[in-house]
Amino acid sequence: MKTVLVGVGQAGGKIATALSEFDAQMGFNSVIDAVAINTAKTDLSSLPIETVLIGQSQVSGHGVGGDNELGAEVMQSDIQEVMGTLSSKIHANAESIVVIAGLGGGSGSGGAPVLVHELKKVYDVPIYALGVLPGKDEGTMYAVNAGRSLKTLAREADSLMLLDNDAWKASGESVSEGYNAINKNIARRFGLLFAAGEATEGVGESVVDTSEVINTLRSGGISALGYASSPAAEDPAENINVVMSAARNALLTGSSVPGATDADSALLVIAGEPKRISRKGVEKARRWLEDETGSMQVRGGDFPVKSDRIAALILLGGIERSNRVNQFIERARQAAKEQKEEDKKKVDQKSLFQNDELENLF
Ligand SMILES: Nc1nc2c(ncn2[C@@H]2O[C@H](COP(=O)(O)OP(=O)(O)OP(=O)(O)O)[C@@H](O)[C@H]2O)c(=O)[nH]1
Repeated sequence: MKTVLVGVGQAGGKIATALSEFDAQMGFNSVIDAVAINTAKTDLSSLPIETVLIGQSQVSGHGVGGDNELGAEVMQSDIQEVMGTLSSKIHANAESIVVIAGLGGGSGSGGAPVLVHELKKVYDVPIYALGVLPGKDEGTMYAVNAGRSLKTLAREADSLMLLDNDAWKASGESVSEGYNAINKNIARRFGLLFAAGEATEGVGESVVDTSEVINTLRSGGISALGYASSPAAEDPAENINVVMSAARNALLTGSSVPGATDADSALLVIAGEPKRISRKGVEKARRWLEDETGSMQVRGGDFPVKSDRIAALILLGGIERSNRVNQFIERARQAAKEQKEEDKKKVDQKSLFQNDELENLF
């Protein structure tokens, strides 16, 4: 899927960079170009991709400090400049545009939904969002921001590909220590998804096509991506369980939204050397995926790559009724309530000083 990446905010810019570097390193050529947009000048200066600084008149290049309403406002006021830069990158060969953002902050969380809305008005290709949910150890503000942004992005984008920041970090690392590792994991997994259908190592009837990715995401709403790999034998007859266990691990332990298995649609991509891939294993894994997701729309295909491993990539479309997403929405709702109570307390404390019963000294 030939894609233009647009990172908004700090996390968005870093992830867009990691994805375009992975794509170049692998020689996939599925990333056409990548652009980073932010309100913070210093976050942009270290990025090797084209950048656009927005909100200069409002925040003078210093970021919006987690205020996602302000993030949305500055994106809206500078939208002409942003769309102008993007129009020089989005050529006729683009098959999708992916807007990437951390949902817990201000610039990305607020700016990404506004940008997706504008892009949808202008372009016919699907506009996807790749949104990063804050980790559990991040504060109330992050959860509130992410809840509002998630809701709006799921409405505006053709699909919101969701990633929980706790999903792909190595154990023992705090979220901030692990950003680089997480970004590399995101780049590898989503990079493979974008490249599925761009496969160069041979074409056969079982090879996955870009249209399968687009059709799986067509149900809209929220989507998730799972990935896992296992060492494979040379003889495909020995790889029935290898394919099966890669698929199981991709869904049950390697998902970008852990615990989300109920879905409207699914795509199972098996990556590996064609001569090692067991057809029986693929059929078995597809049937298993139908049972696990409760979806009758399970697509599949191979992604031929030179490797002594077999990997499974599972894309789930329409996961919003799954428990994990509902749990997050509940947490965001609770956090919004706590934030309102906290704000009310501050107002009450301020009004103590305006109390007439307590006279000023002079
Ligand atoms: N995966 C990942 N998440 C990140 C990274 N940097 C920040 N985050 C997460 O993204 C959220 C914060 O978003 P940022 O992108 O830092 O904020 P911003 O959009 O630049 O907004 P402001 O800083 O408020 O202007 C938090 O939930 C962080 O955990 C990163 O490099 N990788």
